Amino acid sequence: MRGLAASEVLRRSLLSQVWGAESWVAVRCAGTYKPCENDTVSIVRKRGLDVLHDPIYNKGTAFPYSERERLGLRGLLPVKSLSMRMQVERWLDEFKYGRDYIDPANVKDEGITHEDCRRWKVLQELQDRNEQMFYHILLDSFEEMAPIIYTPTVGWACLNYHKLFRRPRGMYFSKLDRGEMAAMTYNWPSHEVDAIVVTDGSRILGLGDQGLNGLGISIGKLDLYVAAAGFHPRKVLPCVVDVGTDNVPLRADPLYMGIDSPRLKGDEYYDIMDEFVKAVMGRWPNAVLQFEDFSLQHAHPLLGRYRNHHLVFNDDIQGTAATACAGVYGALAVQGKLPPAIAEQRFVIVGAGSAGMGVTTMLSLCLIKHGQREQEARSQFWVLDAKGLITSERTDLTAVVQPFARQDEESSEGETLLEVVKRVKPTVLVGLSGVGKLFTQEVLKAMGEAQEQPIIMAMSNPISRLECTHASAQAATGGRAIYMAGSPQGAVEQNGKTICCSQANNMYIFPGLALGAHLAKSGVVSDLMLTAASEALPKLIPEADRKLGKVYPPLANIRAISRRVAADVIKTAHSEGKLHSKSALRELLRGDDALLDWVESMMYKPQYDSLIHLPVGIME
Ligand SMILES: NC(=O)C1=CN([C@@H]2O[C@H](COP(=O)(O)OP(=O)(O)OC[C@H]3O[C@@H](n4cnc5c(N)ncnc54)[C@H](O)[C@@H]3O)[C@@H](O)[C@H]2O)C=CC1
Ligand SMILES: CC(=O)C(=O)O
Ligand SMILES: [Mg+2]
Repeated sequence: MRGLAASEVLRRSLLSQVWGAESWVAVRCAGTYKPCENDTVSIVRKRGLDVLHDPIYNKGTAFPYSERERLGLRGLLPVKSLSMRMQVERWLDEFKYGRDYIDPANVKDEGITHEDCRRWKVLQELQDRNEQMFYHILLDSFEEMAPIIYTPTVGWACLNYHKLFRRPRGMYFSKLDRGEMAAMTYNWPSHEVDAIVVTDGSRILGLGDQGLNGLGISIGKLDLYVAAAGFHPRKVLPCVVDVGTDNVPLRADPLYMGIDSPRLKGDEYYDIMDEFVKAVMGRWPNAVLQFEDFSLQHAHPLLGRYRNHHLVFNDDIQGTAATACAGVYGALAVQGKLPPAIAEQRFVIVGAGSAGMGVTTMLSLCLIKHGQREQEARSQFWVLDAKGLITSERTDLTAVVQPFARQDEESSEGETLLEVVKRVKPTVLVGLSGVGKLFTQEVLKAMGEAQEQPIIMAMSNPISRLECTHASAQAATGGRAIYMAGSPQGAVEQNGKTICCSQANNMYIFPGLALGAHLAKSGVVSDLMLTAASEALPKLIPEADRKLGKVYPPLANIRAISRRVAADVIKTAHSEGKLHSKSALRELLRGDDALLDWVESMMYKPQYDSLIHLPVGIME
């Protein structure tokens, strides 16, 4: 490449990525060549993903429906069929302008830079080309890579999925597939799927309704399943169920590839979700199914619908709850306190949604476990939503929120966060509102005045939605806060001292939890399994890290963390009579080390195996 300008190198690399696709021909002959569709026939002896991965035959999103049916492509592409003209325009946008669709005014806030986007594209290209190498790099440099494939950069990837789209990944189900979903699962080439992450795109991180674009979060989560917990990349399946979107500007974008209609509601919505769950669990009965980023309206009802008889969990409700409890125990340890001290804490929870109420409910169970009575435990929580403090004056509370509505005389309906913090003097402040900068300097100062070491958990994602940054929390509290954030934040220098922080993200829990439940063949994911996952984390924090104020174990050890979580989940399954794997039982009976070794041995390791060609007709 010597002698070529950087822009020319980029152009050539982009051209090579679409080499063979018809859009390449159109670009090369711009102005003279009019791609003429459907007047010639090509014989193709491939089907499904093999067609999509063959640059001679691949048309990306341009396959018409009839062809999708003929070639077994249904479910392997977003529902909307784009013209080649649209594809070319999308591609030229990057070719000519190198666009990454970052709003320059927002770059600093969002914490995502042009460099992050470039890195995301480089990693994406590698994942499409060589998964062993992709996961090898991810695992080797987990702390560096996770913010690119996961939050915060994955938020940007979802916002722009329709513009960044190059190659499909995972399965796309839609309301147009009613009655066909079970058959469609057979278009997926793998008979073995161990983990599925599904979203309907209705609440992607704190970024709201992103429709079909939400598939990006299923992909990011499963990248972590593989890197963090050793699921095999061939046996994970990202899914989106496209039931429309209420994001009107997104629908109006000609490049948007999802269904152009408002979201389905009511029975029609649940019928489609039922069909989806039945289809994927029917085809892959050993898979664990994770619900991701469903809006408040559907998150709890869906979990309740399936959790007692399917191997499912909701990451935002349950994974986040286990993560937050572990964070509180970790913070108490930093304060030099033992776990029972949790029973003395006062919690202000900002955000009464899926995540906020999941956290509130599980924390209250921790208090009960450490000696509080149910009513007493509940009285140690003050929960706020967009309308302020929630009290029993409200008449529209769901069964999940109702037990935590304040009934005491001191509390008044709709009190602001600042008023509540000043009055209650909480020891722990948790943000799961999806609203950035909600913890103002005044709120943080009040926390610092009330507590020697206030525990501040700004757990919303991505970075623009953090309730406060690490720097602002330390500035307002004179560097005394024990701070955690949903998306990564750096250390802060104050008065010549380096103050560390931790990332309170459910990635500490969901990979190991899913692995444990899958290996145990437990059939369901129980509350006790979540408790076990949560309690596993604080024990893994090295003493030196604790002294630095860290409340979670180092992310660089993510495989060891997931292994411990998985082993403890398996043990809990055993104690609950839900351990249905004979191998897991055998190892468990041999002791903890044997169980840990066995879990490790079941984890995929990214490496180059010797490949053997097996001619068709010869059995494995
Ligand atoms: N760190 C982590 O591991 C996780 C973080 N999250 C983040 O938590 C946030 C919320 O997620 P969900 O609970 O699923 O959303 P949700 O939509 O179910 O709930 C949001 C809640 O915040 C409340 N809210 C909105 N504006 C508010 C305001 N100004 N003041 C107080 N409350 C306000 C709403 O009334 C609602 O109760 C998102 O940003 C998400 O990315 C979610 C799951 C895991
Ligand atoms: C981390 C996560 O699951 C969320 O922000 O929704
Ligand atoms: Mg989520």
